[in-house]
Amino acid sequence: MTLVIENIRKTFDNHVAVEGISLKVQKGEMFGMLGANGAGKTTSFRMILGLLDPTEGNITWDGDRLSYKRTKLIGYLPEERGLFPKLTVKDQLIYLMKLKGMKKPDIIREIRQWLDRFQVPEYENKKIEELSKGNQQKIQFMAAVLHKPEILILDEPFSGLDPVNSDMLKDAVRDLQKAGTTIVFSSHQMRNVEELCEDIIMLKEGKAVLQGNLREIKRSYGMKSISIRADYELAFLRSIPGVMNLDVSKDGAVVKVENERVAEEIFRAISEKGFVRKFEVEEPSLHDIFIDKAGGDKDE
Ligand SMILES: Nc1ncnc2c1ncn2[C@@H]1O[C@H](COP(=O)(O)OP(=O)(O)OP(=O)(O)O)[C@@H](O)[C@H]1O
Repeated sequence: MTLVIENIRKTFDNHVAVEGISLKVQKGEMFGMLGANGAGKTTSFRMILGLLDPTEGNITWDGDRLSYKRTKLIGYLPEERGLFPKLTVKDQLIYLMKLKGMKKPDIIREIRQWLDRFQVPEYENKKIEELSKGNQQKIQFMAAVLHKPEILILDEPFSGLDPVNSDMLKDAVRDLQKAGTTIVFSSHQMRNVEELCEDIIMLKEGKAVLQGNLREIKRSYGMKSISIRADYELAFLRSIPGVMNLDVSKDGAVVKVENERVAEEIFRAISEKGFVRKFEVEEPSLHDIFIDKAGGDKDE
């Protein structure tokens, strides 16, 4: 089974929010959607969910059109969390899961299992408004997964979570993936994407600026990051053409360069100056790639 998105486009009046995005996500895959604010992630998610009709293009799951009628298939953690503050956790989840076609005893069993897993069994009868934001997010996550959807769409699932809760959620997401759930998530936190995803798409102003296997993207990306330690001043590196960024600290310097040739030139330049204690060329982090590709106003 595959989620297939073919050349989708969405315009609001004259504004193009999503322009010609195509991607395939295989069953059991965890797929990352990245992009700056306003890049078109949420709009794409809404189209996958059938909450918005694409202006052009198709979205299918296992060959069939995805529409709002098939939402039992889909679990969704929206970016703008939407729980009723006055309801108890249990009543809120019973209400939402009944809409997904679940029976009450099954819902209660699942609620208890997930609350145990998230180490908050005492929340069952607490009102949503009594919970901290991070804990409300756990409940919102439960609302996305309790009915065991085949496709799970998570819009910024880790935002606002402390490291412990973030790890807990990551483990839960990984376990759902192992059990065969197809997961698409967006995040501004590049570390999380690097940890969880094999394939990504990076959007800028509605268009894909980078797409594919994350490891291959990093390997083939021209830009490199070099850590240098030497016994002399390294600020002169800044004037070498192809040096994008130089960060000098007491431990040495980290230089971002456009490509490996510039790295070689730097190596020659500092070798001539004297003894080099450390010279290590690394692939760029996803953070560096994001800033380079999707961050600024640079023309593609
Ligand atoms: N209902 C709407 N009517 C008009 N414009 C919209 C609507 N929804 C989204 N847009 C516009 O479409 C573009 C993409 O927005 P979208 O919410 O998809 O971005 P995003 O990548 O999810 O951003 P963020 O990271 O800030 O959540 C933006 O320019 C936004 O203003």
